[in-house]
Amino acid sequence: MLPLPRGLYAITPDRADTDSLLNAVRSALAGGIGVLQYRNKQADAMLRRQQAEALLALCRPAGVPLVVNDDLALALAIDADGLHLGSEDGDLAAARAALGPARLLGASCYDRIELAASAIAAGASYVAFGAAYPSTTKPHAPHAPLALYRQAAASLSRPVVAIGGITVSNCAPLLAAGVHGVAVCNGLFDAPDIAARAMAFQDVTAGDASI
Ligand SMILES: Cc1ncc(COP(=O)(O)OP(=O)(O)O)c(N)n1
Ligand SMILES: Cc1nc(C(=O)O)sc1CCOP(=O)(O)O
Ligand SMILES: [Mg+2]
Repeated sequence: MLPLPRGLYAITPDRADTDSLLNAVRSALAGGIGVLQYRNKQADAMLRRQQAEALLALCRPAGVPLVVNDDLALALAIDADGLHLGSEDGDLAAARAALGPARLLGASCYDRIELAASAIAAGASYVAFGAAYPSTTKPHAPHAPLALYRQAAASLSRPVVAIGGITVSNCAPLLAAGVHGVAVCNGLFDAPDIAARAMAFQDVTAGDASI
């Protein structure tokens, strides 16, 4: 199974302008990211296919795995490196069967550690908990307290990812709690200098021995 790279797990913002999206991701790749997730909750299927293919063409030569959010068929159609599913996005075991044993399969567990064991048993290669902090991208996400990350990192057999409202200045406690990576959207892509912001995240995550 493809191991989840350490460091910054970047999540794309919803952008209808594909050139703008690609330029932002080029900058993030230049600064250094461990994983890219293509997430677009507003685009239609055609635009999502176009954007996902274009992002894969950037990520693959850079050696950065591309994870598709929500859409198993799209992940398979473009030969993405992985898929991320939330509780409403389809069956994890069926997704693992379709993806094969190697690709990344992420599962959202929100603020509920009891979801993680069944997700891992179904084939998840990592589990994500959130929101760690208030998120402008997902304002209604439940809050996942620091103690949950500590418990998850100490007890689960797969990498734990934190998500939600994460910035360079607030991610250290999550890393110290033992998370494998931090998933970030606006904290990265809202930066005036995305490459510099990615480098700053990598410096913080690289500086933490626990990941
Ligand atoms: C790494 C990571 N963690 C959590 C999520 C959230 O997934 P989900 O609950 O399905 O919500 P949407 O992102 O689909 O709105 C994620 N996408 N990535
Ligand atoms: C997509 C997503 N899922 C969350 C969860 O808690 O499951 S929080 C979130 C938003 C992440 O974006 P930002 O880094 O801008 O807060
Ligand atoms: Mg989803």
